[in-house]
Parts: sequence; structure tokens; C-alpha cells
Amino acid sequence: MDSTPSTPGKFKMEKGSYFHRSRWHTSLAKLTFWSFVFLGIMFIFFFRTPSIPSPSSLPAADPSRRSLRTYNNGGVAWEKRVRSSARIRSPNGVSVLVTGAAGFVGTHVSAALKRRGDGVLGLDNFNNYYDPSLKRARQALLERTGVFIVEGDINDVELVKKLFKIVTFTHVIHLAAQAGVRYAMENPGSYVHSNIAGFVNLLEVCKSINPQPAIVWASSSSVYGLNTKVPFSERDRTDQPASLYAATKKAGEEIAHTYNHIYGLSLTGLRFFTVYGPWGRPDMAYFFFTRDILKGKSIPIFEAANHGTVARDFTYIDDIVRGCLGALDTVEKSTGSGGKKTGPAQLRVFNLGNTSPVPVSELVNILERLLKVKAERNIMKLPRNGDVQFTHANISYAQTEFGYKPKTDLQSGLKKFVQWYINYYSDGKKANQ
Ligand SMILES: O=C(O)[C@H]1O[C@H](OP(=O)(O)OP(=O)(O)OC[C@H]2O[C@@H](n3ccc(=O)[nH]c3=O)[C@H](O)[C@@H]2O)[C@H](O)[C@@H](O)[C@@H]1O
Repeated sequence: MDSTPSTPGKFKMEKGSYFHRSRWHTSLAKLTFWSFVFLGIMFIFFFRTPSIPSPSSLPAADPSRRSLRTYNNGGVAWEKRVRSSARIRSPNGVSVLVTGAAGFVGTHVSAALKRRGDGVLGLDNFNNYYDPSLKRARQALLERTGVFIVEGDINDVELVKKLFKIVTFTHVIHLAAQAGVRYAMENPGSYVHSNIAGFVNLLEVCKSINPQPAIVWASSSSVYGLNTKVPFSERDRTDQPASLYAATKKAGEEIAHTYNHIYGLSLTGLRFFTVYGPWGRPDMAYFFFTRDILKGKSIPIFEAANHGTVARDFTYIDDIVRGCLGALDTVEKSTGSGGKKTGPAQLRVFNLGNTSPVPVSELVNILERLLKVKAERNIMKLPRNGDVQFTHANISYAQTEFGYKPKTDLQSGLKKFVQWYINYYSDGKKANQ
């Protein structure tokens, strides 16, 4: 297993000094020392012995605190765990591999699939782009529902092949990606590694599997780039990305076209519009604004030239999950066999937004009301590092195809986020990002 995160992280762990060093001069101290050594060996032995805990047998305590059992990728117990997680439990269920399952959207989608009886197996490299303890807490949450996340990278072709050997996945929901618009200037390589190379590697495996799975994957509203026609429709131009992140997502859409054309893979891309909510990503504005407002730190609020409004079509996570499931439920089968196309296959791209853009300044107003704290606003010129001035989704295509209809306005969605945030971080966890 490749245990090295594919994304050189920006998250720095704070090192706490939990142990106080002392010298021992008495035999009592020696006895205590050797007792600890013995207990330590027993502890290691216990955690290296694989077994399959049933979700109901796990304590209902705070999931992030429970030590998670890790498995080497391989071995009888690991394979059993993989199979059990991917087992379909409802008559019309499907079997889904979810990449990026410890991510924000991945966690919610995996839980929703599992709830309705689908077989779900997660795959995630747990990189440290943002606080990995949040990813571990999401993993623990999924474990309680019976979803196992294999720890590995989509670039590890042998591992992905192995998963397909163990389970006949009917579908893949591919959400593993290097996210974030502005970070692309700091670490461009990580975007190429995950969003381009990783996607190609995954498709390479999918195209040669028999039967081929259908794939639903995360594109981004950022592909509209400098497009000024609003609301953004899937037919609008997407050839002017404003960030490398957007360019890699656009490249993903073109790569999807190629694999659909040559190999008959059924591919559905979802252009997510600034998704927010509980268990969200700490690198996103609504998340770190909340943290910094509570800390009394000033927050940078971008505005365009001539005091122009910067706005986003913020979309609540539950609406996005419904969109993902709708897309999944309307996919057609891939048509390839033995790596060869036998007929034309489905190729789709949908906007999943809220159709109601809100200025960033209004986002801050809402947070102030919910947190009952005045924000210290630092109004800044929109930096030239990839941000676009506004986004606004036309969702009529998704509405027609699978009845997509967002239900959550920003005020109600942020209320749920703030409740989660306060609850999650009141527990002694540090909101460092
Ligand atoms: O929908 C999308 O396509 C994208 O949405 C977000 O990207 P973004 O909309 O830029 O989300 P944030 O980084 O949370 O920014 C939200 C708004 O706050 C503004 N902002 C951000 C940061 C900051 O310090 N100040 C500030 O005013 C941004 O300009 C933007 O208008 C995600 O980070 C991307 O991964 C995703 O693909």
C-alpha cells in the first residue's frame, strides 16, 4: 500500500507534549516501566490482529475519538471487510465504489447510498491538504453505518484492480480530487496528480473490467471560468478556465469524452456549485470565516473592481447528495466489453447548483447572526489567483432528467452547519484548518 499522501499537505499538526519525562531510580519505577512495555506489546498485538467488528457492536461514543482499526490492503480479513461493505442489502440495490469517501461530499453520498441498501465501498488516500483528523472522524462515522474505506490512492492501479477483482461494482462515484481554487497556485502538481493522472488511471481500470461499471464523477462550476452569460447552462462555453483547478476539471470532462468514445464507458459529470454544510471542508470560505469570526480574527472579504459584488451559488450538501443519487439512478450501462466498445454509451454533464447566488458579504451577515458575533471585515480586491466574480447555475437539465430540485436556502443550510461546527469543535478539537 502506498501510504504517502499524494498531495503534499499544507496542514501542520500541532505537536502536544502529552508525556512528561521522568527518571526512574527505584525498582518500583522499573517495575512500572516494564509493565507499560508489556501492555504496549499487548496493545500492538491486539491492533494487528484483524477481525470484523459489526457496526452495531461498536460503541456509540464520539466516532472521532474511537481508534480506527486499520487493515493492510490484502489478506483474508481485509477482503472480507471489502466484500461485506460492498454487499447489496436491498432488492434493487447497486454496488458502488466511492472514491474520496472520507471527503466532504464522499462521506455524505456514501452514507446515503448505504442507508437505502446499496453496497458501498470507499477509497481514500487521507492526504493532509486539510486537517486529516476531520477525515478520520468522517471515516469513523461511516464505519458505524457499515461503510469500509480502503486507504489508498486512485493512482495505485494494482489496488483499484484488486478491488474490482473482489467486488463486481456496477457503479463508481468518483469524488476523489484535489479541490480548492486558490491552492492550485501553491501546489499545481497535486491537481495534475489527482484530477488528471488519477482520473485516467481509474478510467483505465474501469474500461478493462468486465462488465464495465457506469461512472458518475465530480466536475466543478469553476469550468465556466470567465463565462459571463448567466445563469450558467451546460451548453455555455467552458474554454476559459480562470484557475489550474478549473482547467484540470475541464480536462476531466474532455477525458471523459474520450473514454466514452473509445471504450463505451457510461460517464456522467456533475458540476458542483460551492457545496457547503456539516462535515464540510475547512479550506472553504464559509468554514474558515466561521472559525475566524469566533476567534475574533479578521476575515478577508473579496470584492471585484469598482466595489463589484462577488457572489456564489452556494449549494447545500443534502441537495447535492440528492443530485448525485439522481444522476446515479438514471445512468445507462457502459457498453464496452474486453476493453472494446460495442455501441454508443451515455455521456452527460449536469449543473448541480442552487440557482440563487448570494454575495459573499451576505454570507458573512448570516454567519454573524447565527454566531451572534460581529465579524471583523477586511474588504480586499479579488486576488488574481483563480477566483471568478460570480457563479449561478441553470439546473433545468438535471431537473428534467432526474427531478433535481434544491430545497435549502443559504440561511437554513448555514444554520445546520453552524450547529454542527459548534458541536464538533466544542469537544476540545482544534479548528486549525
Ligand atoms: O463550486 C465550485 O466549483 C468550487 O467551489 C469552491 O470554490 P469557491 O466557490 O471558490 O469556494 P470558497 O473558496 O469557499 O469561496 C467562496 C467565496 O468566498 C470568496 N472568498 C474566499 C476566500 C476569502 O478569503 N475571501 C473571500 O471573499 C471567494 O471569492 C468566493 O466568492 C470549492 O473550493 C471548489 O473545490 C469547488 O469546485
